Amino acid sequence: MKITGVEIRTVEVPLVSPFRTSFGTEDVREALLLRVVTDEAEGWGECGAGTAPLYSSEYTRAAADVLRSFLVPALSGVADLTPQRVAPALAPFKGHRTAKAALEMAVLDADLRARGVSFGHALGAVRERVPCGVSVGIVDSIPELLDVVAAYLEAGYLRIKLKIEPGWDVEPVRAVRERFGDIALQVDANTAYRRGDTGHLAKLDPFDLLLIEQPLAEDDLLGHAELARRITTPICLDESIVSARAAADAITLGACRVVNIKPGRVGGYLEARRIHDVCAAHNVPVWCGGMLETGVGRAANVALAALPGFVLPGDTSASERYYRTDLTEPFRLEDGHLAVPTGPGLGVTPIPEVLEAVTVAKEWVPL
Ligand SMILES: O=C(O)CCC(=O)N[C@@H](C(=O)O)c1ccccc1
Repeated sequence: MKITGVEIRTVEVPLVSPFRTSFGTEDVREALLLRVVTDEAEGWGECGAGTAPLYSSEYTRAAADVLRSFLVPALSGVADLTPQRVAPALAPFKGHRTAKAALEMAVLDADLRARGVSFGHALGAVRERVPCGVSVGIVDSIPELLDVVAAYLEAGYLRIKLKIEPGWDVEPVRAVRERFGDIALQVDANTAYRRGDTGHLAKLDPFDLLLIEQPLAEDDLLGHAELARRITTPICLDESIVSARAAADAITLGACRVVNIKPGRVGGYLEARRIHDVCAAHNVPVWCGGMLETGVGRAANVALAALPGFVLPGDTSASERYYRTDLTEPFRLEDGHLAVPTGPGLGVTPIPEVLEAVTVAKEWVPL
C-alpha cells in the first residue's frame, strides 16, 4: 500500500455535560482525526489526547505537531506500507503514543477497507456485541450523583464506574451501594492518591467493588503492589500500562489483578492486542477503557472489546453518553450492549457535514 498523504483535522465536539475527573473537567472534547489517503483506500484514525497534558504528557496541539513534523514523514521511508510496519517506523521517536496510535489506526483502517476485512475480524473478535459500562464523573453532591447513576442504570448500563478523588470517595460509594444494591460497581482514581492513603483506601473494601483503578501514580508499580497486599479490592491499572512489557511487569510485581486497555494510551490497536494476549497468558481479566472517543474511535474500541479476554464491561458507552451529535452514525445501547461493526475497516465513517461543523483546523501532510 502506498500513502499519498495524511489529513490532520482538529475537531471540537461539545459534551452533553461537563466531565469531571481527579485531573480536570472537560465540557468540549478537542480531538484529532486523521484521514490517511492511499492508492487503495482511505482510513480514519482518532487521537485520544486531551486539550491539556493532564491525563498523560500528551495533548492535542503537541500530537498534531509530532504527527506533522516527524511521524507522518517517517512513513515515507516505508516501501510497501502495511499496518504492522507503522509502529517500527515510528519507534525511533520517543513517547507520543496516542499520536502514534491514531496514525497506525488510520493505516490499519485503510488496509482493512481495501481488503474488505472488519476491525473486529482483524483483531480476533469472538463476539457480535459487547457489554457496556459507563464512567460517572465527579459531581457537586451525593443526591446529584444518585440521580446520574439512576439514569444510567435505567438506560441499561451493566456496570457503573465512579470517578473518585480525596474527599469524594467512601461516601459516594456508600451512597450508591445503599441506593442501588449489588450492582456491578468500580471506582477510578486517576492517580489521585499517595502511598500514605492505604488506610483510607481500605475503607472501600466493605463495598465489594469490582476494582479500584489506578489509585497511585502511573510510575509507582511497587506502591500498587504494596497496596494490593493491604486492601482486598482488586487493583486495576490504566495510566501505568503503556505497553505489553509494562503489563507483564505490573502483573509479575503483583501491582494489578485487572488491566484497563486503552489503545491510544499504548500506541495502537496492535499493541492493545498484544497486551490482551499477555494478560490472557497470566489469567488477568481486561476491559476496554475510553478516552471520550467520537464514533470513529468508539467503533475501533467496540471491536477490540469483543476479543475473548475482555470479560468485564468496558467504558464503551453509547454515543449519547457524551455527544448530542456524534461524528458517525451513533452507537446505541441495546440491552446494555453495543453491536460490533461488521463493515470493512472501522465499519463507520464520519458524516461529512457533521465533521465540517466541528472542524476548527485542517491540514494536509503530503508524502
Ligand atoms: O467512556 C469514556 O470514553 C471515558 C471513560 C473515562 O473515564 N476515561 C477517562 C479515564 O480516566 O479513564 C479519560 C478520559 C479522557 C482521556 C483520558 C482518560
